[in-house]
Amino acid sequence: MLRIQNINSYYGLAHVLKNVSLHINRGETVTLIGANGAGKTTLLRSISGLQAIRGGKVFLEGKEITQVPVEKKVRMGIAQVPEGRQIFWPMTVFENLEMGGFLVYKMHGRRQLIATIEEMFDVFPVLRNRRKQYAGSLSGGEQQMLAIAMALMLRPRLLLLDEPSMGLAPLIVREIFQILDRLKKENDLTVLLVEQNARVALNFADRGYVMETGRIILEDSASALLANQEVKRAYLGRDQKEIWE
Ligand SMILES: Nc1ncnc2c1ncn2[C@@H]1O[C@H](COP(=O)(O)OP(=O)(O)OP(=O)(O)O)[C@@H](O)[C@H]1O
Repeated sequence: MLRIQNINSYYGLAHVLKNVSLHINRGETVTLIGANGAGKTTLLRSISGLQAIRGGKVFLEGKEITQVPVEKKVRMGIAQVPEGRQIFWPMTVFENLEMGGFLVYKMHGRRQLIATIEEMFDVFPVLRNRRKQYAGSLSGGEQQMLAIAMALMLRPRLLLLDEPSMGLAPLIVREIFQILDRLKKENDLTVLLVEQNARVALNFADRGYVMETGRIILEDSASALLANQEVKRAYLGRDQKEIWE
């Protein structure tokens, strides 16, 4: 579904992505793991169009999208849930979902927008209960659910998820991944997941890539990466254990 060939990206003179190549098959969940600063977020942003690519190509279902602008990529079915739950704090849950569904409104009108928001409330019932509450007053887990729901308003085919577990308690992380798992199965969703918590990510994903200082250094099935001694040593610390065991 998605193929990236030798892409490079820079912040000023800093060369942050170095000839990165990867692919994601339709319906697959692929994770990118790696230390802080490895370039994982930059890679997601390069795919969604928020970060400029210099050199290399990106294809979505065989069609080159390397320089396609963000809004068009969104229309093509790519949605990103940004790191740090970038929701609108001074707006209510409902208003945030309206913002997330701006394109739904533009293309299909208000009725469809409301119907889609109701669907999101079915997926995340806690958001229905909090629909009139300001987003800034939600718990961390609820904010993450809202951020995911905003991206899902666009009915993406490819969901780019950046650090959904960040700062959340293990039980909440588990709940969010259970919901994502159900969504994936019900909606034929393809997912590219960036996670610091490699254990969570590899338990959720089918395949994974390991990034180090802007390069992909390893690629394998999630189960093989979980069993890989190097990966265990570098990324599967004891502190990540309790969520899944
Ligand atoms: N806006 C920016 N301007 C300059 N340098 C940046 C910017 N954003 C990220 N970088 C640098 O680019 C490199 C890759 O950052 P990136 O955020 O992609 O890594 P990451 O693997 O996602 O790490 P993290 O888990 O900390 O987000 C790092 O060295 C980072 O300091």
